[in-house]
Amino acid sequence: MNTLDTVIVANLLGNLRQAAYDADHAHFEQVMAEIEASGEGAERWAARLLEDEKSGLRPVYQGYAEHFLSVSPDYGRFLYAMARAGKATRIIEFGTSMGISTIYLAAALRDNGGGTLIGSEFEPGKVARAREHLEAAGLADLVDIREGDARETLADIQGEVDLLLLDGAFSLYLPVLKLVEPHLRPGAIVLGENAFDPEYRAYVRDPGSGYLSQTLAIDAGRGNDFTVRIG
Ligand SMILES: C[S@@+](CC[C@H](N)C(=O)[O-])C[C@H]1O[C@@H](n2cnc3c(N)ncnc32)[C@H](O)[C@@H]1O
Repeated sequence: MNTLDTVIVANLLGNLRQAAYDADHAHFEQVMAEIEASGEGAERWAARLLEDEKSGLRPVYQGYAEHFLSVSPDYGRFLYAMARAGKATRIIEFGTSMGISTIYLAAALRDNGGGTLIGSEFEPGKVARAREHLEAAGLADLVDIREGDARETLADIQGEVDLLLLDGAFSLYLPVLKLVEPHLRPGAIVLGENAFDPEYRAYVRDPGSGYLSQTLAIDAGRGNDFTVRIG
């Protein structure tokens, strides 16, 4: 059984992809042009975004209120496969946006026999749209999208966590990981999409940290990280 390949979910994801392209492509082209013109590379661009976030997180993301900023189809299918491989029934998502990554992960929960995904998003308009999309996918019963700052909304998650997706503000990957860490079961998977923060990367790569971590080749250059809890 693969819920991703049902007509309803496949068509919805196709429509959302198009909507994401329409909303985001001009912005992404501008970012790519800036990176190329500066000659600094994506790492330097990410370092600047990290600095911007530190001087005012909300304004940065309010500026993206109409943008999807979603995972690629390849990465989405990877999310689905990871959640299936880990037989996940409890998933946490930092950064839900319009719910595209959420659909991939909730589809895996459905095919694993059920479970719960707790999502987090601080833009109210995005929360409403993500809920609509999960409803349209027939997956809303598996998802609890919490509106507000993840540092507060994910403070109460109870129980074990099988998979954590970090895809929110770049500068908060480490604080959010530390919030969820006590709940990660041995073998839990932590995926950092755009894990550019050197402090986060140093933490999960420290041999004494209780994690094994490496860079992923999917969407190379986007700072994608795979980490597994071993301690
Ligand atoms: C890259 S997008 C997420 C994309 C989504 N995972 C997908 O693939 O469809 C990041 C989102 O995180 C949200 N965000 C950033 N920092 C947050 C925080 N501290 N708490 C809740 N949401 C946050 C932003 O508003 C933005 O919508």
